[in-house]
Amino acid sequence: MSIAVLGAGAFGTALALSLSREGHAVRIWARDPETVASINEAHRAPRLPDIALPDSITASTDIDDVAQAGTLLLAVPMQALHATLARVEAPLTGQRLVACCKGVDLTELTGPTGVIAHAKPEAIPAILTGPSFADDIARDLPTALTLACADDAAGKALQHQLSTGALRLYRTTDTIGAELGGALKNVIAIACGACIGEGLGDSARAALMTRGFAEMTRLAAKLGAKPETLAGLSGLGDLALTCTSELSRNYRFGLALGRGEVFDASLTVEGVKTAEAVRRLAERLEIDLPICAMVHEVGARDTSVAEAIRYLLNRPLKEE
Ligand SMILES: NC(=O)C1=CN([C@@H]2O[C@H](COP(=O)(O)OP(=O)(O)OC[C@H]3O[C@@H](n4cnc5c(N)ncnc54)[C@H](O)[C@@H]3O)[C@@H](O)[C@H]2O)C=CC1
Ligand SMILES: O=C(CO)COP(=O)(O)O
Repeated sequence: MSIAVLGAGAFGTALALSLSREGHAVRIWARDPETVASINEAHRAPRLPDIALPDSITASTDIDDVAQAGTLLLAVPMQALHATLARVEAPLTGQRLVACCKGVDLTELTGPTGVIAHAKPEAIPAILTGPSFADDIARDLPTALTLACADDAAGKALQHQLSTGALRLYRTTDTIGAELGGALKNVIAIACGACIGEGLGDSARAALMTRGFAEMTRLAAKLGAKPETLAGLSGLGDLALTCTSELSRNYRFGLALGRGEVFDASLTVEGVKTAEAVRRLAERLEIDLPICAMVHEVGARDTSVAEAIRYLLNRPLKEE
């Protein structure tokens, strides 16, 4: 079954590169002709400029043409997923749509598989998520990710199709758990970056990671996820990576908040809008997610990092 990627950013290109090493010819859809020309003529993607692409990776601005592939990797930012799927006019009956984005949609208040199911009910939704920097995948470094698909037969087929010599996929049918882990870890990573940027130390970061993980599990359980999914690669695994590495844009965005520095607005920082969506979701479900709420306020510049920490420290004492 053929593979195509919608979105020519760092992650989509890195996945295309990884799959091309296994002999797949991969087509990429990009919305702008400059990116398409760069991939087809210079064999470089603008978001991964240091890495040469093989001839087997080609690009097009014609989304209906690219979207004919049996497996479509959706690697646009989360808030662009719905609009991207809406651009595809042809029905995608039985095609496997694998979300590669991390977040919660601000309009629908669902993760990517919910957006896919809503926009293209005739397709099979899945998600590929977990600890991996695009640059590591592009350099063929060892990586393990979660492939979640409610249809286990389709999930097994995807697991085999998308695993490579360096990229090992574990499978689950718990799409809600997998997508919420990936979405929420970005919010907690912003909190951790802000904590380190403000000079509050590694002990405070460990507290935020642990209590943040409790918030991730609380929300996911409320929405029907399995706790063990949150403890896997897509939750705890990605939380550990993103909260401790300066390669993470979410973590670096938090660092900039803590240091009072300006952050490059052209970079994709999924945790900001996801914090807002998660806050609305928490209000609707009547659950308490104080770290996520503070990240929303600090990200919207409504509260300073120092005020947010004071608020978190002064909440009523409780059982762990
Ligand atoms: N970069 C990484 O290391 C990883 C990224 N991801 C996820 O992959 C998703 C994409 O991230 P990156 O590839 O890193 O982003 P990026 O910033 O490198 O690229 C985003 C791409 O999407 C395109 N785009 C932006 N808005 C669009 C819109 N409205 N319609 C259509 N296309 C649009 C941009 O032109 C660009 O080609 C995010 O959800 C991210 O969390 C997941 C794992 C690793
Ligand atoms: O999701 C990622 C690592 O798993 C990439 O993190 P950032 O989006 O914060 O760069």
